[in-house]
Amino acid sequence: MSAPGTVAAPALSVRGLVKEFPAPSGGGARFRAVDGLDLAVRPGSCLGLLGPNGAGKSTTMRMITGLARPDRGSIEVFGLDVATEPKRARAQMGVVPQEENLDFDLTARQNLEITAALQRIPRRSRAAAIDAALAVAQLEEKQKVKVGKLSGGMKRRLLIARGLIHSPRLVLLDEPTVGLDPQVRSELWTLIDKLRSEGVAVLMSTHYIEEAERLADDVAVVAKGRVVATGTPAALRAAHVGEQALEYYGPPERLEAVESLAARAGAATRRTGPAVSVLRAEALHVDVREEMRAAALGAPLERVATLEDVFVLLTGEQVG
Ligand SMILES: Nc1ncnc2c1ncn2[C@@H]1O[C@H](COP(=O)(O)OP(=O)(O)OP(=O)(O)O)[C@@H](O)[C@H]1O
Repeated sequence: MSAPGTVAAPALSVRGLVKEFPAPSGGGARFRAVDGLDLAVRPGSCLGLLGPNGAGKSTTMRMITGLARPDRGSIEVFGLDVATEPKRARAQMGVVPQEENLDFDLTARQNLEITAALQRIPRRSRAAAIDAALAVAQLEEKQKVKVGKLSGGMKRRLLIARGLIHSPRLVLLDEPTVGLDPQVRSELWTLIDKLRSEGVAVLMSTHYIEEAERLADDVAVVAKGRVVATGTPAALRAAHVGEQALEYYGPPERLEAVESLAARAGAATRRTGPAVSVLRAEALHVDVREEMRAAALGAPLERVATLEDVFVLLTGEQVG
């Protein structure tokens, strides 16, 4: 709790973050995987870091958790500078990595016992901390099962339990549901949503639009190492793609004709597989709609504009 009249520090504040690597072309050249990235996570909220593969999300996560050192920029967790106060800053953070780096020969509980010791949780409160983490992850009944025998979804829940063992106020989730089937994914969404409703701040990287849309209060769209847009999903839609999209189907030359009519009318378009979508269609003059219909030789499908439209428009990438 902050004192009356004071402004609470953001759960996470990232400013001007830069990370360079040797360029794949070699010859001593370097490229910027993260290129002046800014982020802010409000206490108790979930920020979704949404970007295509290679956008720099994992590298950013690694710098926040101290696994990689930034070339430039600052990272503060509840006002604590990660560079100058790494221990205190890290104590506020729970980290849930993408890869399953659990010990498969030990039970779920034994894995958590190791983490509790590493996190220096006092011996007398370890059992209670482990019980609480198992309860959040709904793994009480599986605590004596060897990790190698758990399903993919259970392993992922155990990773989350492990990240929560020291009751952090900020949790970092790197692609929390990648590779899981839809039912398991939705179980994890319920778990993450519960965390947030209990006041834990969450930074979650994902390349699943639906995941960002369902869980994130704010979304930061990342492309080529930079945040290209940030806001609530609704604000991002309003700012970039409007309310309605018209989807035209037809042979390539017809779609190109629709695209040039849209360009002339100042409307953005995106390709969706075999179709072209004209965005912010609610603003199109009725005559332009008629010309497009004639060019496409048929009526379009009318649909609501989505966060996926924003993502494709801003990153130039199809949804993976
Ligand atoms: N240690 C490294 N050495 C060289 N290049 C790296 C290293 N780590 C990441 N990169 C490169 O930096 C860029 C950003 O990678 P990063 O993994 O951060 O992206 P991402 O958005 O997390 O994508 P993904 O979802 O595929 O993990 C990529 O081009 C990647 O190949």
